[in-house]
Amino acid sequence: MTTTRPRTEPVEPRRPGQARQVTTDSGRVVRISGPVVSATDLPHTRLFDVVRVGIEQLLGEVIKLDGDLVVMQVFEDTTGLQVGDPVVATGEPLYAELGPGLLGGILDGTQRPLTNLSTDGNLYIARGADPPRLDRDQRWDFRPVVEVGDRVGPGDLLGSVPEGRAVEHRILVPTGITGVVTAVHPGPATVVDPVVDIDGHPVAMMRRWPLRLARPVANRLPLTVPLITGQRVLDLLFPVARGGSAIIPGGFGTGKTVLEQALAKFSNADVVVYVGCGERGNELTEVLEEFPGVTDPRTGAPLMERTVLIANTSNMPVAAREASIYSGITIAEYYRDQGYDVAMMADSTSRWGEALREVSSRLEEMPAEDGYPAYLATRLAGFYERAGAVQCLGTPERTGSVTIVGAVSPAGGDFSEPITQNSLRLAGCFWALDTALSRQRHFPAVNWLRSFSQYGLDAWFDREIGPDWSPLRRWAAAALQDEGALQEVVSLLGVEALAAEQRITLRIGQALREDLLQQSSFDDLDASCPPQRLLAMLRVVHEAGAAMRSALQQGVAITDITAASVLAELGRMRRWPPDDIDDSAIHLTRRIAEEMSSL
Ligand SMILES: Nc1ncnc2c1ncn2[C@@H]1O[C@H](COP(=O)(O)OP(=O)(O)OP(=O)(O)O)[C@@H](O)[C@H]1O
Repeated sequence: MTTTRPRTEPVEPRRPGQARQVTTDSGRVVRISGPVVSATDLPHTRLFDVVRVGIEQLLGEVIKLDGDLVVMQVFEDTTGLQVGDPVVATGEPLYAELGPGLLGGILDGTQRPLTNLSTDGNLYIARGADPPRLDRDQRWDFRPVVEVGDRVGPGDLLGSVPEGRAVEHRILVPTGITGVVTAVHPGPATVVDPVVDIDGHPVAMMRRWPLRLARPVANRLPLTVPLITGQRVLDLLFPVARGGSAIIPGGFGTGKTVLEQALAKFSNADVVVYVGCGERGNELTEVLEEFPGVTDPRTGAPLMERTVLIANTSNMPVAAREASIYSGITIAEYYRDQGYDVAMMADSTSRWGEALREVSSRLEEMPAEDGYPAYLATRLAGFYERAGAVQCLGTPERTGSVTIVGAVSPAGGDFSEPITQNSLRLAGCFWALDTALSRQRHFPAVNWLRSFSQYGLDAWFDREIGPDWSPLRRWAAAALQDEGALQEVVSLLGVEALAAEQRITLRIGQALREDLLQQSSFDDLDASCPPQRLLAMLRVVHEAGAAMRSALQQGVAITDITAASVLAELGRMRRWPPDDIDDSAIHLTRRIAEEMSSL
């Protein structure tokens, strides 16, 4: 066994174009304004260096250099901090520790493991605590795929360890290392033990990566495959691509959190990173209590085995909230690089924006729209641009993706505010939640007339699910649009003002809304709907429309057609037994046709 310190971190430059050079500095606090603290006597400190502030060594990060003054945001509560207290700069930016053991983790915004769940529903971590981000004691069974003499470069697969039942954790050559394998150490190892030597240098499983830097890839790929969400309204009308991004704007209580959680549970991602950002402690406690008991519908293993939870509740310091989405996206990219499809949920990006606003105002920066800093749009872009489908670096060839779904909570449901507007420009899907729909208990309250998807995924659905997917999708979208227009007439003049043909359109619209788009997240059988089932349901509604029109042509009275009792059966499509979808659909279609022709 070698005694050389294992190479646990990438040897990539500290910042692009600069050689790594770590200099620690010690200074003194001169000003404290909430989470923003200024210090002097830190001559070697650079922007985004990590600092430890005060006697309790609170974790912080340099965000501004102003002459001799070094301004930092502190990720922990600064109560009790005094002018004159010591500040130590570490000379390094904020890093994520990446390696086996991330999945199943419950972390704070700076990736510190959170284990204390208090009785009042809040999460705590001791101030100044600086535990290792990855467990240093747990041993993982390293299974190498390289042999001595192999030549390897960045991103090449060295071996893997089983991480839970759902994911094989692939250990890759760190960025910046190219050489020949000179030793291989199979078997149990901690994340810092050497598992392979490259040119005589030990390489461990753990990597460190600066949070604010996107991880490198070989190529970005076009977005052609959907992330199946299991939510009918989304998969049918506004599908998101794997590697794409979506935002869920919605007023208070419109169902953002329930939808984000449904996506975390049921979307067909390999790995889920869920960032609870600035939400109420009890909402996150629900997640923390519920997720460990949920079974992953794809693997049968506990959902947590493919999930990382990052929690920054509203009672936690705002600066850590700002860091939390970078911790989340860095972990997401790390699994993407292994060849996995990762979904990252951020709930809510508005709270993240508010953290930016608070820090900016304490820096006394010139406020832009609604008090947000002028760099809000750039920061949001920097986040959403880290979504993508990619060809990963290294061999064997593999692809991976990170899909981002960000909830937005505009005050008063006003979508014209800056976070919604800036996010709208960046995201490929806009899933607008509607207060009126949520009041009517129509869930998910996605407004089908205001929402959109920019991803062209029809070809995939037609090929993989059924060739009639895209024609039926267009038919449903048009029918909903037509029904919306007719509803306006009805609200002014009453239903009798409509022609019989239009009243059929109204009835079809109702079936689409109530029997197809509505889906309760709390109904075990219906919480998630595979696309095959969705297509079967859609075909039945389409056929029901055709049967109604043909009855009308036969001279049946419109009131008899729309009141036909068999139409109530459409509401029971969501109860079809999962292994009997096709037969149930054929049976119901036949019954509707028979009843309509017997009228
Ligand atoms: N898909 C759904 N199925 C069934 N009920 C739902 C669904 N979505 C939302 N609800 C109902 O709406 C309530 C509010 O949802 P949720 O907490 O997700 O709203 P929110 O938009 O996140 O609220 P806030 O603005 O407080 O963050 C839920 O408690 C639930 O009763």
